[in-house]
Amino acid sequence: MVDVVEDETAFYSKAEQYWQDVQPTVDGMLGGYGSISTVDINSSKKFLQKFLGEGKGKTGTGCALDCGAGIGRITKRLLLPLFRTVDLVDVTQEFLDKACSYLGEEGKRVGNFFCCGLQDFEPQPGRYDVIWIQWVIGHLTDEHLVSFLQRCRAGLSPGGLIVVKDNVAYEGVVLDEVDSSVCRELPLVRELVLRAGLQVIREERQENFPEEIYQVYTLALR
Ligand SMILES: C[S@@+](CC[C@H](N)C(=O)[O-])C[C@H]1O[C@@H](n2cnc3c(N)ncnc32)[C@H](O)[C@@H]1O
Repeated sequence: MVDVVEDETAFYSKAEQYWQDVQPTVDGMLGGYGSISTVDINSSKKFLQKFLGEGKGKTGTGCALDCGAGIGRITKRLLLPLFRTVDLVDVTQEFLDKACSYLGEEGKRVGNFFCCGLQDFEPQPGRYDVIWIQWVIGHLTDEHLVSFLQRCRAGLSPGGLIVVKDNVAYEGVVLDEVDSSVCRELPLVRELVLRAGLQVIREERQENFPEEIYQVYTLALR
């Protein structure tokens, strides 16, 4: 990764610029693959429900955080139906503005809209049952990803869970010059998770996505 991102400041500012020019729609969030949203959400729901409930080792349903939330695609169809309150964080203000109307009536249960880069964001300690991080880790450098995951760990309530769902490279680290992101191989993602003091407690490969896109993995961390 060190070799791939040469200028950290430019890496972040180019990404911000890229997202400012993207339409605030589901298709925009998914790079033109809006049609995979339902398959994605349904698999995520199955994955997450394995952990939710009451009792020892179970994850509560009080408050969730959607990281790199965009217009709230995941908040609307996955998190608001399962959690009492959801907070959103994203670096693009226009997407968060759109979320207010996109989420509709249920959006009244959003606690906070935070406009902030994840590299600078500090989740409130102990607040969250679930911290969902999807299709955004590639916008963070290795060091920032590790420190962000550490802050997320501190943001969990007892029994809380972090979920990372993202593209995975077949080998090494692949730079995308267009949106200024990286795609990491799975062993590297696991290594960064461990460096953050977290463990992978479940890992699944997403099925039924188009063949031409990256493989996508969902990792539950504690
Ligand atoms: C591919 S979209 C995914 C949106 C959402 N997670 C979803 O799956 O529908 C990436 C999102 O990450 C946001 N983003 C990019 N860089 C970021 C950063 N450094 N910190 C926080 N959000 C960022 C973009 O504004 C955009 O909303």
